[in-house]
Amino acid sequence: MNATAQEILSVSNLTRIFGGLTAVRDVTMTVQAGEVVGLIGPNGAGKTTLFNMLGGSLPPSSGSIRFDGTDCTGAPSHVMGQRGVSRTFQITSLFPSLTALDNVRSATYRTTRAGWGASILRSAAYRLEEAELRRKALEILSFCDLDHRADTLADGMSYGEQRRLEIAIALAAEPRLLLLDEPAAGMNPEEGQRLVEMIRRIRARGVTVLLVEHHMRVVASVCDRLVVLDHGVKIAEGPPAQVLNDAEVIRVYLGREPVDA
Ligand SMILES: Nc1ncnc2c1ncn2[C@@H]1O[C@H](COP(=O)(O)OP(=O)(O)OP(=O)(O)O)[C@@H](O)[C@H]1O
Repeated sequence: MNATAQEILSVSNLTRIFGGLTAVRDVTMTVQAGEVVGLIGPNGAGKTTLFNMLGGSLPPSSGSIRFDGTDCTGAPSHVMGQRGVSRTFQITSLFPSLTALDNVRSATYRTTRAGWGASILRSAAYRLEEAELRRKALEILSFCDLDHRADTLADGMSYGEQRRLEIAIALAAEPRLLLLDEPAAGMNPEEGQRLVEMIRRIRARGVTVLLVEHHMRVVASVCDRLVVLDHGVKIAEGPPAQVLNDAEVIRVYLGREPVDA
């Protein structure tokens, strides 16, 4: 098997400087197609900054990002989205007064073919496509265990459901790489377990996943591999069992916060 052919994301010497602070320093890492990779590290380690660069919302100061063999360094988020990278955010980005179904449908529009003209005329092609988008949005809601909430307003849903809805919206863009920013934040253990099962199903669907997460139970049970940042520098990388027992990793976590949450 050719390892390079399997590489979906390749980050080389990525650096981001804010004024006098180097938030991400010379990070080199790869993600193979089909993997679930966890990006961990104490508060302020540079995880979100790295994610922002990967998702296209923050240009790197130096270094490069290749996605699926194409150089994407500095490409804006809509271009990353078109290339197949979708992300969720730490802070919820839902439309609170739209139903779960309409939240997902708003994201599926990016994949439509009928143009504006067809939508204004409400042509047969447009109506067919509308029906297809609705079917697809319902399928994604069902995939995320939210089909029973299709007609519920987003702000009437529980916190765990809202987080799953955000993932549903990201999936609606049909990504090949999904970036999840602290998907388990604020979840209780039952919701966390549900999330783990959902991430496994996302991988089985053929989507590669990179997640930033503080909940070590979630990270250890769902990730194939972990990358650890501290002060913007990659300090460890490998399977969860190995990384979570690494003396340096334990030291940076124990120095600032508990490893498990
Ligand atoms: N826009 C910005 N301007 C200046 N400094 C920033 C900016 N964004 C992040 N930083 C700084 O960069 C460093 C890394 O922050 P970042 O948010 O990437 O860390 P993190 O690992 O995601 O932390 P957390 O786990 O708390 O979310 C921090 O010192 C932070 O204060």
